[in-house]
Amino acid sequence: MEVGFLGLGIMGKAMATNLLRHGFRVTVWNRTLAKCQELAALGATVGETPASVVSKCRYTIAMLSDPSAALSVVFDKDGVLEQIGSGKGYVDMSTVDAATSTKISEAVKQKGGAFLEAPVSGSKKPAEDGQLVILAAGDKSFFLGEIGNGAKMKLVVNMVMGSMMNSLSEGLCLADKSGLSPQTLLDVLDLGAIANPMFKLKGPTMLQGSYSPAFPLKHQQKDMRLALALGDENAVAMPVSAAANEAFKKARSLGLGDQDFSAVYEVVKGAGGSGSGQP
Ligand SMILES: NC(=O)C1=CN([C@@H]2O[C@H](COP(=O)(O)OP(=O)(O)OC[C@H]3O[C@@H](n4cnc5c(N)ncnc54)[C@H](OP(=O)(O)O)[C@@H]3O)[C@@H](O)[C@H]2O)C=CC1
Ligand SMILES: O=CC(=O)O
Repeated sequence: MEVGFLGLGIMGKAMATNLLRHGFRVTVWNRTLAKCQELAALGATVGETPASVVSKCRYTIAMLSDPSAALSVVFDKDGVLEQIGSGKGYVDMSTVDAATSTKISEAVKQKGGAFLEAPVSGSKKPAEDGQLVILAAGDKSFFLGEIGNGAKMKLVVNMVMGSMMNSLSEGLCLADKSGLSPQTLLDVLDLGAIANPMFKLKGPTMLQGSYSPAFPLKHQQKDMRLALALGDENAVAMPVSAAANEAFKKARSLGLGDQDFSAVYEVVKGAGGSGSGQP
């Protein structure tokens, strides 16, 4: 079966590679077309536009940075909507808000196509290993119900994750400044009730000041922003998340947006980086 894949960033590249590895024929498209070459070398066909990919494939998957990218790939000229229709499915796995997902779903369905929102929990390594947790909702889905619920669940999860990352950063600083070994803190955390894969994976690299991006900080801040907007809509007070969002915003302003989201540790340490801070 021919599967289309739109968006070959950190996640999309790993996911499309896995499809190829598992015997699917894959047609890829990326806004920066040069990024398709690596997938072409693995056997993918390159489509010139999102529309041309959809015209060729029964199912097309998208993994794009944020709501504006997800909308642009569907609604702009040469976009998904020009070719989607009966017998074709579109699966958007980007992390967006429920309104974006609903808008795309309605447009796809109006043209006779099927739509699934399917944001993922995991990161670069789980994507490479085929171990992502998929939060699916939409046509023929029995998981989260109506369109929008997948997006909302993903935002709630990432809101918790962003707050935890700030809390870990503060803990590492506090340990250090109060004469304790931050590495020992990581070891102690890993033995107790709040042990978790994220602390275990990111803690040691944070102590090395190494922030090679698995999940870019600009995307974590986008998710905090969208989760806080969901909190506004539902009158849910989220002071911890709001404070965490401020730290991610500060990190972006210091040019850390393209680093891994664990680089928020630099802000908590009071060090910071340099650069434009543009997403
Ligand atoms: N990295 C992670 O750990 C995880 C990320 N996510 C979510 O997955 C999504 C992708 O993340 P990730 O792969 O890390 O991000 P990257 O920044 O590595 O990739 C973003 C992709 O979106 C494309 N893009 C951006 N703007 C536009 C636009 N206006 N039109 C068309 N394409 C556009 C980029 O194209 P170009 O190459 O041309 O810039 C690129 O292919 C995000 O929503 C993120 O929140 C979810 C779980 C984990
Ligand atoms: O969205 C990010 C993740 O790690 O999950």
